[in-house]
Amino acid sequence: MALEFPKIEDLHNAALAVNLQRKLDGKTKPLGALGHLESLAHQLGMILGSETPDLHLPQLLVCAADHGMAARGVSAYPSDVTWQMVGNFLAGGAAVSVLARQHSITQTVVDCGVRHDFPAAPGLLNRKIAQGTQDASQGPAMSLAQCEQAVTNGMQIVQDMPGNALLLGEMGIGNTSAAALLLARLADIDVAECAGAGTGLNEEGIARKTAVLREALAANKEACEPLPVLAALGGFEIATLTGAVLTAAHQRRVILVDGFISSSAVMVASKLAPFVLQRCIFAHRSSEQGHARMLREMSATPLFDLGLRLGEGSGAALAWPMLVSACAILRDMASFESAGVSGKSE
Ligand SMILES: Cc1cc2ncn([C@H]3O[C@H](COP(=O)(O)O)[C@@H](O)[C@H]3O)c2cc1C
Ligand SMILES: O=C(O)c1cccnc1
Repeated sequence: MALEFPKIEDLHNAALAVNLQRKLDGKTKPLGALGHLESLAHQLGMILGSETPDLHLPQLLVCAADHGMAARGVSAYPSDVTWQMVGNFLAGGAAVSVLARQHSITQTVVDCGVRHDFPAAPGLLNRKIAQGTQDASQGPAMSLAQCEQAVTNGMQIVQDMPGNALLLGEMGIGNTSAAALLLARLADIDVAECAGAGTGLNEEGIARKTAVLREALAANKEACEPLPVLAALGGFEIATLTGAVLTAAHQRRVILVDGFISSSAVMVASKLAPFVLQRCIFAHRSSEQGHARMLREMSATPLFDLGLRLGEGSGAALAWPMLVSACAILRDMASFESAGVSGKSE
């Protein structure tokens, strides 16, 4: 049976848009003086359908999986790092775990297809489909059925999650290759513009990676539609995130996107349902070559650029307090009228 996607409506609401802007303009500050924080507050109000938006119980999904193509030397690190880092997330020692804890964000790690089996643990969901994908340079990374299962898993995980905000994170050695392939095929860009250093390849390594990616595109020539492309060139963690994004958008959650890889899941979801992008806030521009191009493909402006190139959801967790602040400004800041402050004289 074909996969059914949740309905994602246009958030368009002219009255709310006008009221939010009027409210922001009436706050005790020179017009527009809070810069991008004002557009962020406006977007949060539109997503949550409120002039007094309030974020609660933020949920970070760290979707993890391995990539068959990693055996071709497309990463500077070995595949074993994927399962070892899952252990690190669960122990609370990874960068994103530290940041999530600092901001009271609930971290859930999802084993979507890691080449290692984990004992049951708090904060770990087992949604393993296989012990990693097949090598995409030889043919499809996943079957369409496996890909649909991964998307369905992501939809189901988000369905009953508490809170009204989803932060996207991932772990999977080789997954900057998968994200680059998705960008190359879905945006029709030369893969040399999409492939970057990932975990730290040098120039020679990037050239080798690019050559392998060209093989993957040639081995999967027939995949053009978003879901078959995701199956052929993506990964279990990216497919699970794609499903998570679709359900989060359907439920009007705020979706806080991290770097190159989590953006690739959003890109796939937006090709399936364009209004997804209305609910997405892009935390940052990763220094991974290809992310700027991917953001452009989605007409997305990120909140900041700190030269991050980690993934895991680290940039999303860093951006979280800015979203909380934007809501607080809209809710709690005095207006010229309420505070008795004089407005602009000319
Ligand atoms: C120790 C370590 C921790 C990480 N945390 C995230 N990534 C990041 O690096 C990987 C993608 O880069 P590539 O495509 O070059 O393999 C992903 O796992 C991503 O989450 C890590 C990578 C390493 C080595
Ligand atoms: O931007 C990212 O998500 C990223 C970049 C490099 C390595 N891992 C992740």
